[in-house]
Formats: sequence, structure tokens, C-alpha cells
Amino acid sequence: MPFHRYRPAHERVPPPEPVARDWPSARIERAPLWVPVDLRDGNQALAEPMRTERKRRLFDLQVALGFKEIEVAYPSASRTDFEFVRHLAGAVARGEVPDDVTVVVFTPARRDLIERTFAAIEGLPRVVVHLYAATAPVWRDVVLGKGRAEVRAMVEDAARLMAKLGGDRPGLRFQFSPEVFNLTEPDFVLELCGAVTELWDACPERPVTLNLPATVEVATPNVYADQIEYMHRNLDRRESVILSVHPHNDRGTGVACAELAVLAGAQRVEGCLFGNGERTGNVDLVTLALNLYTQGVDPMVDFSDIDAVRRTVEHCNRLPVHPRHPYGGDLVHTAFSGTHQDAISKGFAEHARRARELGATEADAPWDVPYLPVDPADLGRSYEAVIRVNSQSGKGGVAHLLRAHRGVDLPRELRTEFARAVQAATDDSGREADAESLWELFEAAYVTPGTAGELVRLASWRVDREASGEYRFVGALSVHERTGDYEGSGPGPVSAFTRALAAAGVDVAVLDFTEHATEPGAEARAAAYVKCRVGERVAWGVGIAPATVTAAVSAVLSAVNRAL
Ligand SMILES: CC(=O)SCCNC(=O)CCNC(=O)[C@H](O)C(C)(C)COP(=O)(O)OP(=O)(O)OC[C@H]1O[C@@H](n2cnc3c(N)ncnc32)[C@H](O)[C@@H]1OP(=O)(O)O
Ligand SMILES: CC(C)C(=O)C(=O)O
Repeated sequence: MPFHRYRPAHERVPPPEPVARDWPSARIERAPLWVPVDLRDGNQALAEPMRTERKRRLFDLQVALGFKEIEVAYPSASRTDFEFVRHLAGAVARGEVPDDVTVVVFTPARRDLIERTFAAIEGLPRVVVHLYAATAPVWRDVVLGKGRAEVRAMVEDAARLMAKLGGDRPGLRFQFSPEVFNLTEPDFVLELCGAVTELWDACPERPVTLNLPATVEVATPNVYADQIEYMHRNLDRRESVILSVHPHNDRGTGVACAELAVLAGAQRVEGCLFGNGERTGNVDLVTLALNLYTQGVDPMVDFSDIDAVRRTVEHCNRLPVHPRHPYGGDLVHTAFSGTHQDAISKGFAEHARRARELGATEADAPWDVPYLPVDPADLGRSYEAVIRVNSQSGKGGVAHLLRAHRGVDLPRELRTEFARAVQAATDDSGREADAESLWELFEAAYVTPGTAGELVRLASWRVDREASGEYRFVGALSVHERTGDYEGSGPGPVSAFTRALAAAGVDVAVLDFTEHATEPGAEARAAAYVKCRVGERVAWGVGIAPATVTAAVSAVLSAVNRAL
């Protein structure tokens, strides 16, 4: 591949010199102002732009999630976008939009289009008019055909017109974006930003938003962070400026760019939900907000029902969210592989133990579960899909599914044995085994093995506790088709039954036995697991029944038949 055709970013735009930087040792301790631009930047990247119904649905979602500033349209671009802003003006007048929500509209630096933009916002009580113009050398030369002075004049003319049209209108603020900031000479950005903050008379009561986009991501995130910190330190009227960033994701590092930019002094971040937007998309606000959340910082937006958010975004964009998308993808809390499942399963148990120790609920106890950076329940997800079984799974995952779905908690040795059977079955099929098919496999193998072809069968039976404290088993046993009544006594029901079996000619030694309830409460069923030696053979059997004695007897019978 002809890599010699490309130049590194530092040769395309001089880095700000000298670079003093605090960002490498800074920490993000509170959320910046998140501004979703799905309805403008995201929308302009869609094959079928949203109409009012879809736009309103996404807008309402963003309001419900807690966003306070929302870019809603490029009103001069199309009738659809113009009408949407008019629709919102009506919605605000009807009290359908909370008072603390401000809308942003976007305009190029062209007189007719600015005038149309102001016509659109008539009647909106809280609005930001956002002016943009490309400032980087290639855009100046190739797209606009203007030198630096002419671009400055174009921006100033537009800013002046906006100030004139806006007047002293209460609730109106201004925003400027030097498009392709990241490839623009830093001194030129300072010059333009200084010009607009002066023309708009930026002051702490009416700050101007300066939004510095990585319109096309071209460098590693540390370069963007240096550029932002330089602006943060050198912008005029800094206390009257809201420093904003707008990363795209061409190199796949939009999230890193945004995070480092916040460390470098950015107070506001524009992006889209799940990262829709031009080419590889705008930076994803869901990931950014939840990255903060998992550091223990209030993200100031609510993603506690992530799947509902995703469904609405998918509906409005008519684009799917990738199953591996951070936090919201279908598969991001799922482990298929054995050692991950084992770790997660142990992590869940430890989490429950720690919660009990702290006297907290599991939903409130500190989260530290291997392989799960966030508790899926915090995002409105169940634990159902966390562990899924295929041929790469091990005993931990198999045992977890049986425990979670059927309440059976297999002894370690039986887990290993059954996991081998599951692996053989999933290797043969090449498919996943869901909880139901896993249970069917387990039941057929251990609970009701070869029902039709059983060699030892038990018809009616009973166990009594004698006055001596011993147990007495009496039952009709059929062994190799020979039926008779047999009995046996022992210190427990299991030993009483094995003695009855011995009397019928079946020599059984119990090597291991455990029993537990499958769920809490009086309605629980008992599960019994028994490992028996029958002659030369050793086998496990499992019994599940409403009564503990029945479960134990069934388990022994199952082990005997499996061994035989
Ligand atoms: C990085 C971003 O996201 S920028 C936003 C991009 N979004 C969009 O373009 C969506 C909406 N756009 C549109 O609907 C149309 O492009 C319109 C209505 C704005 C303009 O349409 P047209 O007049 O047909 O122009 P066209 O679409 O060809 O745009 C190119 C013209 O805009 C000029 N232009 C580009 N950016 C700007 C700007 N910020 N301010 C003023 N003019 C600009 C170009 O120099 C070019 O001018 P020229 O025709 O004199 O060479
Ligand atoms: C904010 C602007 C101009 C933008 O959408 C971009 O640069 O990507």
C-alpha cells in the first residue's frame, strides 16, 4: 500500500508551540455539558433524514434522558428542518418542553441562510444560534477559495448580522465553530474566536460557545488534547466562553479525544447517541457518559434503561447499533468463554456475599465483578444474557445456567462431568445451548436416564423412621425384570434404600451425597446428587422432587441405572 502518499498530522498543521500541558495529570471529576447533535449532524448523515415525527421522538428521548442543550436542526437546509424548529416553537409554547432545555440551531456564514435561520427560531424562548465556517488551509483554498483575511471577513460579516438580527433578545446566545479546527493554524483560530467574542460582546452573563471540532479525526488524541489546552489557556475573554469540543471518529478514537479534551479544559461536548454521524460518526455520548459513571462520577444523564434508548435511536436513525457497541450492544455483557464465565459466576457470588456483609442490597453494594465493568442491572438489563453456553464454555458457565434457571447447584465433580457432555453436544451441533436445551440434556442424562430401558425400577415404596431412630425402607423393586418386595434399614433413608437394593442383588456403595432446596420457601423442591459405586462402575445420579427423601431415593436409583 502506498503509505508514502500520506503525511502525519503535525506536518499538515503546526502544533501549538510551546505546549504547556496540565491535561496528562488532570482528572475528570464532574460531567461536562453534553450536547446531542443527532438531530443535526447525525441527521445530515442519514440516507433518509428524519421528518418531524422521528425528530420529535428523538428530541423527547433526549429531554427525558436529562440533556439540557440539544442541537435540533439546520433550519436553512430544508423545509423539513425549518418546519421542525417551528414545530418545537409550538411545543415550547404549549409547555411540552421543560424550562431548563435550550435548543441549538445551525447556520453557515451566508446572509440569506442566516436570515432564514432567524425566521425559524421566532418565538423560541431559549435558543443558541450556531455559526460555522471551515478554517483549515485545504478547506480555505479548495472549498471556499478564500485566504485567511477573506475567511475572517466572511465570519465577521455573519457574526455582525447575527448580532443585528438577535438584538438584545432575551434567552438568545451565540455559538461559533471553526470547522476543521484540528487542521487549522492555532493563531488563526485564536484570531477568529477573538473576533466573534468581541462582536458578540461575550460576557459571563451571556457567554459565547466556542466549539472546536475535530471535523475529520486525523491525529492521536493527545494531539487534540494539546490543541484544546492551548486554546483554553489563550482564548480571549476565557471566563465568558464555554469551551466546547466536537470529535468525530475517523480513526476510531473519538471517545479518547473527547475525554482528553475535557481533561484539557473543555466544558461542553457535542456528540450523538451511539455515535451516529458523518462517515464513522460523531463521538458517542452514551459511551462518554457511562465511562464517567463507571468511574463513580455522576454522568448527569440517565441511561438506566439502555435498551429502550437504543430501540428509539435505532428507530429514528433507521440504523442498527452494533451488538458489540460499548454499554448498549446486545452482546456486551455476555460471556461465552469458559474462564470468563467461571470468573463472572464467582464474582456474582462474592458480590452477594459482600452485600450481605455490608448490610446493603446487591443493587447498592460496590461493584467489582471480573469482566463486567458495569452492573448490567444499572442499565436496566437482567443477568439472563450474561452467561451463554457454547463449545468454548466450561463447567462454571454450565453450572451457572442450571443454577440460575433451574435452581440446581451441582457438586464440583458433577459439573466437570456434565460440562464435558455439553461440550461434546455443542461441538457436534456447532451451536449455542440455551438454558432450556441445557436442562433437557441434563435431565435426560442424570435425572431420568433411559426411563424406558431402566434395569432397576421402583414401584410403590415408603420409608419409615423407627422408634430406634433408624430408617426402614420397604418397596417393590424390579431388577432385570425380576420383581419382588424388598426392605432394608440404616441410619438414614439413603442407606436404608441401598440395603434394600443389596437385598435385591444390586450392590451399591454411596461415595458422595448432597442435597439442597431449589429455591427459598415452603414450595421449594429438593435436589439430591449422589455418586455411587455399583459393582465395578461409578456413576452420578440426580433426583428432583417435592420431598427430600423422594429426591434422595430417585438420585440413587438414577445413579444405579446409569452405572448399569
Ligand atoms: C462539518 C459539517 O457538518 S458542516 C454542515 C454540513 N451540513 C450540510 O451541508 C447540510 C445542509 N446543507 C444544505 O442543505 C446545503 O448545502 C445548503 C442549503 C446549506 C447550501 O446549499 P447550496 O447553496 O446548494 O450549496 P452547496 O450545498 O453546493 O454548498 C457549497 C457552497 O457552500 C459554501 N459553504 C460551505 N461552508 C460554508 C459556510 N460555513 N458558510 C458559508 N458558505 C459555505 C461553499 O463554499 C460552496 O459555495 P460555492 O457554491 O460558492 O462554491
Ligand atoms: C460543528 C461542526 C462545524 C461540525 O459539524 C463538524 O465540524 O463536524
